[in-house]
Amino acid sequence: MTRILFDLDGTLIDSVPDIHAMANRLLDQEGKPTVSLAEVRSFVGSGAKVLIERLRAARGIPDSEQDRLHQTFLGLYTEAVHLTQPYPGVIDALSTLKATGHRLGIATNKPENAARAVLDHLALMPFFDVMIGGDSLATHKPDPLMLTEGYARLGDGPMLFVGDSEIDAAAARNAGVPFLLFTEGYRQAPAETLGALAMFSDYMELPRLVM
Ligand SMILES: O=C(O)COP(=O)(O)O
Ligand SMILES: [Mg+2]
Repeated sequence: MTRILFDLDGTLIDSVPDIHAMANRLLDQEGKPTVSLAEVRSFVGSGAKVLIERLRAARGIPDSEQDRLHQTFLGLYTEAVHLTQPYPGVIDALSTLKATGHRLGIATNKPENAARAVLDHLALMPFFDVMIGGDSLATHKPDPLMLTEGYARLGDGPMLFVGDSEIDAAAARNAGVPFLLFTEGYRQAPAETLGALAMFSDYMELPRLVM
């Protein structure tokens, strides 16, 4: 049976509408103009700290405000669940994989609390035996530690990493793990450049790619 780790934002769930709402709530509190959904989508992938750095750069907020805004955002992040949906077919695909005996986990750069909050809200948590967030370990993706630790916690067997972005592709490469690319997430580079073993745009295709 295969050990499958999944990225979260842009892979299993379309979470940018909630992240966008929280980013704009933060900018509003700071008296700054809001940002577009597309801008926020391009800021997601490397965790909350980098998201805030990119948000500050977009709105000319100085470095000295980083820690305060990052902490405020972490407080808002666990509420970022109401507009988020799994991508079509995710629940069926996870059910099929789990029923087949594969072991599933999450390796997301999202802070662990925020990831748990959204997975609980969507009733997705029971599918996963492992949850590693961007702040759970000493490093996060593209460093391979989240993946090597995640697979160790899932036991034995072949490994697969499923993600949507350049960061995920790099983490898989750094960990020496085959990578499946979901093409409908927040990637910015052309899909063909990411070195994926296979790519898919519809979750109906995923179980077949694993078996
Ligand atoms: O929170 C982020 O920036 C990205 O999260 P992800 O690793 O689940 O895509
Ligand atoms: Mg992602």
